[in-house]
Amino acid sequence: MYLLLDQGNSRCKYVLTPSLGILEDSVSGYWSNDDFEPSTWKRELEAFKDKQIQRVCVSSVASQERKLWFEALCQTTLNMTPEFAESAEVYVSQTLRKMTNSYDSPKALGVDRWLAMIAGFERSSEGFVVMDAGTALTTDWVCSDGKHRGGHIVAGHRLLQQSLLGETGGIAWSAEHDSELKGDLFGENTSAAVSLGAETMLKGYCYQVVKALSGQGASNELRIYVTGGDRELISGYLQQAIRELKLKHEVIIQPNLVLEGLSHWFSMNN
Ligand SMILES: Nc1ncnc2c1ncn2[C@@H]1O[C@H](COP(=O)(O)OP(=O)(O)O)[C@@H](O)[C@H]1O
Ligand SMILES: CC(C)(COP(=O)(O)O)[C@@H](O)C(=O)NCCC(=O)O
Ligand SMILES: [K+]
Repeated sequence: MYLLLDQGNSRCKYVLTPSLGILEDSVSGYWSNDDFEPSTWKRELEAFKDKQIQRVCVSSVASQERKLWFEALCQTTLNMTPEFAESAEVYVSQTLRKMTNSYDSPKALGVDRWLAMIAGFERSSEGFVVMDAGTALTTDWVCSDGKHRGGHIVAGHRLLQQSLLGETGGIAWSAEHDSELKGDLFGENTSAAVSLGAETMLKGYCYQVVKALSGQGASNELRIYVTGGDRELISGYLQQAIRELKLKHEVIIQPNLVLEGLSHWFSMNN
């Protein structure tokens, strides 16, 4: 069995798969990484002990220090050395098409973004966009010739709200008065003002992305792959924008694009 791990800032997602490449017959799950808790990681890894793991393949956006910690944990619990994927200049697909990274320093592109793009590239022979609605909301555009045209990194739904609660004293204090969200379009208490504000920002962001892509000569029938914990929310905003702008883009929701890309990456790069 191959154990594939997507270590994000909020959660660690995994799949157990008998083979690399297209994920079939795989078992998936996740654990929380909100307040990094070493004992949780130890317990979760120990649960894979009897699964006959032959390789541990990892996408991690954590610090180098945390990666070394994980490597040591993997060695003590599973007696395995994990293999970390890295963003590269080029990815050659299963059908030998090439996708190129737009960054001058290719490794600086978040590996989760690179892997989600790989999943999109393997799924589509046309140009496409990938949005990963996790802790951060990232958007990446890849043209039909396989060229990555760059992307965005914005705060995700929960981070937008947490940053306000964390960075101001007044908002956190006022929010303590709220037992429920009150308001529809505009908040009638602090919690609702922050939450509806975050939703409006993301809705506006989605609208602008869809609009900007049309102005940039991208096809009017682009596939937009959406993954990450807030994929349903973001997909709804994208679909609304597509309707309002009378475009024909197709929104495709996929729960595990990063893990899918990870599976392709290790299949093509040993
Ligand atoms: N049970 C949950 N735990 C954590 N985040 C959740 C949960 N359900 C939905 N979310 C949303 O999903 C986002 C995290 O998505 P995820 O793809 O796991 O992120 P990351 O890859 O950054 O760890 C959070 O910012 C939050 O808005
Ligand atoms: C933008 C990210 C923090 C997203 O992380 P996530 O929301 O998946 O936890 C990650 O892709 C990252 O650390 N990127 C490095 C910077 C870059 O991609 O340019
Ligand atoms: K993300």
